[in-house]
Amino acid sequence: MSNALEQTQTDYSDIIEQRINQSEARVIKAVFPAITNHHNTLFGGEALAWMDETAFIAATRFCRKTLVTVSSDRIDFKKPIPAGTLAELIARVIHVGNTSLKVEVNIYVENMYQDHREHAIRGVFTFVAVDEQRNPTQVWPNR
Ligand SMILES: CC(=O)SCCNC(=O)CCNC(=O)[C@H](O)C(C)(C)COP(=O)(O)OP(=O)(O)OC[C@H]1O[C@@H](n2cnc3c(N)ncnc32)[C@H](O)[C@@H]1OP(=O)(O)O
Repeated sequence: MSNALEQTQTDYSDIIEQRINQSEARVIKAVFPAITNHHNTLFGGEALAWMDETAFIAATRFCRKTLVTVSSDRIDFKKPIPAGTLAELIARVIHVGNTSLKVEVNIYVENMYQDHREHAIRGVFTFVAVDEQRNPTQVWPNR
C-alpha cells in the first residue's frame, strides 16, 4: 500500500517536472536605440514588460488556462543592458500552488560580436488562473 502511494507521488512530481521543462519560455531581443534610456542602456520599464510577457508565456504553456498577473516579487537589476547587445529572457515555473503559479525570469545580456554572455536581471512573477467569472480556479487539474 505504502509502495503504491510512494509510486503515485513520484509519478506526480515527475509529471510536474516534465511539464515545467516543456513550458520553459525563451525569448531573444535585439537592444536597439528606440528602447534605451539617456544612459544608452535598456529602459527598466521595457525590461519589466518583456519579463511579464515571457513569464506569462511559460505559465500559460504550463497550465493552458486563462491567467492574470497578481504580483511581481523583487526585481534585481544586476547589470545594465547596453544598446547594441542581445538580451535573452528565460522564464520557468518555480512553484505550482492551488490557483497560482510562480515563474522566475532571468535576463542574460550577450555581446553581438563576441561569445560573451552574463546574467543581468532576475525577477519572479505570480499568476492566478481564473474562470469565466474571473474568480480564481485550480491551476493544475490533479493538484
Ligand atoms: C496577463 C495580464 O496582463 S493580467 C492584467 C493584470 N492583472 C490583473 O488585472 C489581475 C487583477 N487581480 C484580480 O483579478 C484578483 O486579485 C485575482 C483574481 C488575481 C485574485 O483574486 P483574490 O480573490 O485576491 O484571490 P485569492 O485571495 O483567492 O488568492 C488566489 C491565489 O493568488 C495568490 N495571491 C493573491 N494575492 C497575491 C499576491 N499579492 N502575491 C502572490 N500571490 C498572491 C494566493 O496565495 C492564492 O494562491 P493559491 O491558490 O495557489 O494558494
